[in-house]
Amino acid sequence: MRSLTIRRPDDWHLHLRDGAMLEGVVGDTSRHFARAIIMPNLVPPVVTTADARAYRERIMAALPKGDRFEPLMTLYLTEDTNPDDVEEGKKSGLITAVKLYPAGATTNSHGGVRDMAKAMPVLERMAKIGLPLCVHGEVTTPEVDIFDREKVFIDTVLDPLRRKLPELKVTMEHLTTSDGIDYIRSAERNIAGSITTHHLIINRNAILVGGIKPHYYCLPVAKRESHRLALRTAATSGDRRFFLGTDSAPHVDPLKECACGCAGIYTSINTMSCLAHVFEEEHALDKLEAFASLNGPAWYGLAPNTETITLVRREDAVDFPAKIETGAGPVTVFDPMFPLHWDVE
Ligand SMILES: NC(=O)N[C@@H](CC(=O)O)C(=O)O
Ligand SMILES: [Zn+2]
Ligand SMILES: [Zn+2]
Repeated sequence: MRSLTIRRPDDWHLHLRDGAMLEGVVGDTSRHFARAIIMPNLVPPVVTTADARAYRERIMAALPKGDRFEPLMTLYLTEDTNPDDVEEGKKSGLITAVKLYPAGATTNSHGGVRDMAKAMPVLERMAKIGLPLCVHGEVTTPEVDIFDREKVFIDTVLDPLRRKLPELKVTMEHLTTSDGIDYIRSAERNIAGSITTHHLIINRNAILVGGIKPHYYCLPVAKRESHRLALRTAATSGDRRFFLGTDSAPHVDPLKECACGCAGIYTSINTMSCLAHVFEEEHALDKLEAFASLNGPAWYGLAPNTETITLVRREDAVDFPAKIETGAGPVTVFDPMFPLHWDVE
């Protein structure tokens, strides 16, 4: 296949940051994507509906002129989140989901939830009004090996929560293991999962073999090859419970290339090219539209986009910059370690 036209995609997990970084990156998303779920882990985090409204306005103001893009806002769940505020946010149409960060799990998550019991009143309200919970599914206790965090989260936090509150809709964000895939597949309803571009391409060797590679470090950390293959099978299967959430998470290079580097990989700019490559390799280009443009809206109860984009396969490799320059500093772009031939027309 030399060209492929699909509905305009959406990104169901995106970090746009704020200020100069927001201005530097938002155009890379709005060029290809119609909508994105915007993660709330700013400093300070987006906790209330009022915070989300103000952040949405800053995003709209930073959009390149003429781009049509709809940020779908989320709230950062804390032990003090007010159920009435959450309900009002949903009713007003502003809030699409609430995000659970176990305290300490990832970038800017120190204000996250330590004791799930304290979050129960909000979660019960969300179940009642049909507002999805997006989870960063990792436990962070020191005795759990970092490569086991997702599985232990499923067993000790997620499954007990879903038994207590079966009506709560849960999105497992940035799946990295076959355990996560199997858990979703085995559930009857009310659970789905997003998969990033980079976890379809790299396994943990990318971070550690031949020298330490901070630009392949993200959380949840990439796992062994068998898990990557399970993610590929799920993403390219067409199964409605799996959809794209890039988790594109820009950090300036000095904060990645240092003795204690930040977690996050920047993929907004080349995600569609990378995905077309992966789906072609899996002989599943006909499933790319489901993964990037149809399954996500169906899960969130939204209509798919009516506009389309066309991907074309070029004879020569398409050039992406190794870094983008932002007002906050340079940000290295995800290098898939193979030439990219698919381009968005
Ligand atoms: N994915 C990452 O490695 N980092 C994200 C946080 C997150 O999604 O966990 C970030 O905000 O930098
Ligand atoms: Zn996360
Ligand atoms: Zn993220």
